[in-house]
Amino acid sequence: MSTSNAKAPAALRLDRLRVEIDGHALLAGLSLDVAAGQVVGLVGPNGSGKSTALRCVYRALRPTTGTVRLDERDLGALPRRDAARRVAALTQENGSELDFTVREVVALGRAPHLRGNQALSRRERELCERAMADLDVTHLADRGVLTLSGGERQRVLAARALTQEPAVLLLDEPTNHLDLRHQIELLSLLRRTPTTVLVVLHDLNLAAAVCDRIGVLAGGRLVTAGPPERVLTAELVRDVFGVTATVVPHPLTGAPQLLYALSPSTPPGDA
Ligand SMILES: Nc1ncnc2c1ncn2[C@@H]1O[C@H](COP(=O)(O)OP(=O)(O)OP(=O)(O)O)[C@@H](O)[C@H]1O
Repeated sequence: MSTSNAKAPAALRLDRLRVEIDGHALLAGLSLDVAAGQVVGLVGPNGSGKSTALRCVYRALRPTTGTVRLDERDLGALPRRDAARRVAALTQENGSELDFTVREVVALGRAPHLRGNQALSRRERELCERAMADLDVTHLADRGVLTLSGGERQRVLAARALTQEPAVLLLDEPTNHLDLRHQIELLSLLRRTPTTVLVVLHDLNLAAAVCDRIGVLAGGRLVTAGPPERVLTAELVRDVFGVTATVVPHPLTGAPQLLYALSPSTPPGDA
């Protein structure tokens, strides 16, 4: 979002994160650096630990061992309110059962910055309006969030996260429910937003388009991390996802793009 008063992005470091539940390791020593202002993607098969990693960063989960560092400071040791100001998360858990209006939900992004019943300043109100415009939800401002479609609601929650002006923005499958145009617009916005971004994506082509670096998880471990063109190879996709892909450079941007073919169907009678 193009606001001159945005908070400075922070460097994020996941340092040897291990998460064990009932003796089972969900994360088995995950280390990953996200430089200030970078967009880093986390990809990997279902159950590989991507959401668990994000949950450790937004403190829904305390790692069994290891630390999350924000500008070298242990995030787990920060007062909860300070952490809430600096880290915003758009996750699959962002439920809002209350029938607030869209404008009210977006304004909630400022809550960690306010004291008590303090009203929003003019700058903060403008910030909310700009976030709603950026996410194309201005026309929904007075609607109750419970009446929205899945994609509209996802865009409202993204606007709320941006309104927070976080130093680090975490997103878990943010393109879920979004139509093609809004997927592209949201990811373009992430690139322009002056914050550090760690984003879980299933679509490897979108990850290649938006990310400075990509970390690949499998079985709670980092398989590799680096720029998309180095990480997203046919071998990696075969080894980690068990899928045959052809990798071609995007004709305009040069970013790797993966082409897939469905398995040939068995002709009737050959089964
Ligand atoms: N509270 C829990 N208790 C036990 N197992 C859990 C718990 N939370 C997550 N898991 C398991 O940990 C593993 C990692 O889950 P996680 O949600 O991090 O995967 P993911 O990579 O985000 O998957 P997906 O792509 O399906 O969203 C999965 O096998 C999941 O079933």
